[in-house]
Amino acid sequence: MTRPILEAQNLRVRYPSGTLTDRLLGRGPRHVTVLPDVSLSVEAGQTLGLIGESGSGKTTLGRAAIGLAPISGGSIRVGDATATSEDAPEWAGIRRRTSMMFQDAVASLDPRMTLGTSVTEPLAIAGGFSGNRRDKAAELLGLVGLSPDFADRYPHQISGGQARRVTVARALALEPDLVIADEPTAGLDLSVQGELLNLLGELQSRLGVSFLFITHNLSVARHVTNRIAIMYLGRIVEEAPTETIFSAPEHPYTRALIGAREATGGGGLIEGDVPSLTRRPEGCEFRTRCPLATDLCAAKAPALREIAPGHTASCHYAGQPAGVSHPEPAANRISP
Ligand SMILES: Nc1ncnc2c1ncn2[C@@H]1O[C@H](COP(=O)(O)OP(=O)(O)OP(=O)(O)O)[C@@H](O)[C@H]1O
Repeated sequence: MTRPILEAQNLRVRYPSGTLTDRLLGRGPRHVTVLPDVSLSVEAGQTLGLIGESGSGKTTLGRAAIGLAPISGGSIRVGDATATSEDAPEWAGIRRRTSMMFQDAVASLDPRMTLGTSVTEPLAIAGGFSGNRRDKAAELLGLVGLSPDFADRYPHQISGGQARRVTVARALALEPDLVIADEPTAGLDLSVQGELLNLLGELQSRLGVSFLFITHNLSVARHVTNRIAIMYLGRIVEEAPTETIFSAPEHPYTRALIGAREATGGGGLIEGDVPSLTRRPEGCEFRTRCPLATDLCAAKAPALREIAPGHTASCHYAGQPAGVSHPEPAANRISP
């Protein structure tokens, strides 16, 4: 297999916590660690889905991959460039090969700029483009199925689905190897969602671009991803080929997400409250919501381990042969 296009290794991201006064007076924790220790990779020409509930750290990981989050440990490698801190000089090289589609497509387009100017802006910022910018705008818009006359329109003159296509065109302007797509279908009608997902698939076949596809919606992820990584409280708790995630999920959190999807048809909610990032449960961090949690889960954090080739999970009971009965769940599982 070729080398992955993106590799995060033991990545740690934390933000200052509380107000400035709290920090000056030493009240409460000084930092909130959003990503304690994440390792993940995206293979060239493939799509990795990053799934988890709101607040699990998906966007933070996407932003960290292009140097837009405070990295306090570990590394990000894209191609031959490896960055180990937010101000590393390697980000320039990484950003040339990587682009990000931010969550709110319409808001990410400058309302005062024509769409033609917006889609070609990355070329102007990067410098070195000597071609005709109008022709390039028409080419990029054509790539996403929009006619050249869209180049003269403004963001308020187009629909949500068209705005999403424009952000795809803009993300492809510098011919990146990797696109980080943060909830690209959020807020779109189902039919428009389908069109956009098909477009991303076609572009991948034509251009060989890789995607880190961030979503809380498992149904959407099932359509477009080769592999899925499930994130809980900023940690990857399970990762496997997409079909395995649906046919043989091993982590109780993945199973709960799939159950919620079946109940609601998309990104349904699962039972229980997400613990605070500043008061993580001892032992397994999912145990406060896990119907199968035992005393072992309270006593010891499970390591993320390979339970089958290409399939990892962090649950003490993952990967047990069929027929092995589960120990009695602990009665007090809800108290962290
Ligand atoms: N700049 C910041 N300063 C402090 N905390 C932050 C900052 N950005 C994110 N966080 C916190 O990090 C945690 C993870 O947020 P993040 O946006 O990465 O999650 P997410 O899984 O992408 O959620 P969503 O699906 O709602 O976008 C949240 O608790 C959030 O409040």
